[in-house]
Amino acid sequence: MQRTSRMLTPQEALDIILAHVQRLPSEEVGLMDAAGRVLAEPLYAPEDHPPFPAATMDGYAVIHDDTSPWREVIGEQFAGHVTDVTVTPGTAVRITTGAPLPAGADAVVPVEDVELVDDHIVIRREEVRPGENVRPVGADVHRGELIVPAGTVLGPAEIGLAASLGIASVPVSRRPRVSVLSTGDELVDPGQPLGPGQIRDSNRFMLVAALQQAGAEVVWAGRGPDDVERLTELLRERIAESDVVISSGGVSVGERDLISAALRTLGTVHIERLFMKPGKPFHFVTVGRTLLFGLPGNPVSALVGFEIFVMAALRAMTGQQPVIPEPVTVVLAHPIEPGDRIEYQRAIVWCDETGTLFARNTGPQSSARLLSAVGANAYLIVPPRAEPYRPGERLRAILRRPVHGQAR
Ligand SMILES: Nc1nc2c(c(=O)[nH]1)N[C@H]1C(S)=C(S)[C@@H](COP(=O)(O)OP(=O)(O)OC[C@H]3O[C@@H](n4cnc5c(N)ncnc54)[C@H](O)[C@@H]3O)O[C@H]1N2
Ligand code: MOO
Repeated sequence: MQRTSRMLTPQEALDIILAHVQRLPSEEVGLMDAAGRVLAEPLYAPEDHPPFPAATMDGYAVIHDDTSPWREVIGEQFAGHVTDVTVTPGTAVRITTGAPLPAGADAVVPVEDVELVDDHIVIRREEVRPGENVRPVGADVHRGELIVPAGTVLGPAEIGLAASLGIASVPVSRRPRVSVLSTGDELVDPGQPLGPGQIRDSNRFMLVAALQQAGAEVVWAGRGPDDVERLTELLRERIAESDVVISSGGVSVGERDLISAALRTLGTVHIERLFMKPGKPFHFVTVGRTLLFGLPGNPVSALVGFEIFVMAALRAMTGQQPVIPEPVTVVLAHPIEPGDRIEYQRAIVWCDETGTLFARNTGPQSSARLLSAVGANAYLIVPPRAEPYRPGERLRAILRRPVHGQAR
């Protein structure tokens, strides 16, 4: 069947998809299970940190303007142990890093600046400043301060900070439940012999890996049956159990493209084709709150469709910020021949010593060549135009991975 619907730009498609996303409910998880989860509500500090004035050096707690020529050492204060000694003029208390400053003292002189003679110390410098080598109460974090905004993906720093303030569990968005299926009679799994005309089902493993990395709960729904009624039935089952259903293959214009037919009977079709390469055939359908993405069968087209559109939906669903990563400006390192659609070329972006970002593509950009995505840290956005892009021209790129100081 020939489609007449206009091809949407990637930005138009993102706007439509995001307009149909609903936020997932939140749940409370312990800090040991919080890594990679998206914080559902802002975290505020329930207490001051440090909770007591603490020494930042190993040394002696003293009174800064004490004029005594030497101080008697009247006790020891270690981290975790509090003594009830009070520092008075002419005295000092031995103290370790992190230990609470004893009453009466207002500074810590490091051991390096002190001479210990029997049971007293002589400070080997002119002046001790008030508050020297002491972190006052709340110096790092004030009670009530915003410490982690909602929408943050929790990592080691956020989790460690929460623990330091006595927070034992955090509210996070529920993981998206996502079902994945592949379609195509030609597909066999790796590990099985290839018959004539058969190819391996790479999309299954690629999409499951992408979803695991995105923090989703993934269900492999199997290979779609080659009968439209049974395929519709399988999709209906998965829709009931899932926030998102993703298929690959069968969305182009052939008679065997059953997914299009099944999706049309199941829900509202919002997108069928994109003004984009790879990924021209791309279906976005909703059934109630569930989002369905019919990705193309070509492996690179499926990967790009996933990373640009499905990831945006998953981020919006969990409240992650930013929903759409801001592209960076890059300088082309070689000529590029534009296509007839907005092209997302797999590329390597690197940074020179002045901080300028450069880009080169990863070689042949066929939608079947997954090797073009291996090692690519960016999608280089190449708009169509009559003449080739020249080296030194500027384009925009979406980063998928960190940028290094040289092309790798
Ligand atoms: N007459 C036209 N033909 C095609 C058009 C078009 O506009 N007019 N669009 C082309 C574009 S662009 C793409 S992209 C593909 C996508 O087509 P489908 O989504 O229908 O995908 P299939 O035909 O099922 O498969 C395409 C290709 O990918 C291989 N494949 C499928 N599933 C998997 C999998 N799970 N793992 C690995 N490889 C897979 C399949 O064997 C085919 O080689 O359509 C163009 N055609
Ligand atoms: O758009 Mo297709 O995804 O070129 O190969």
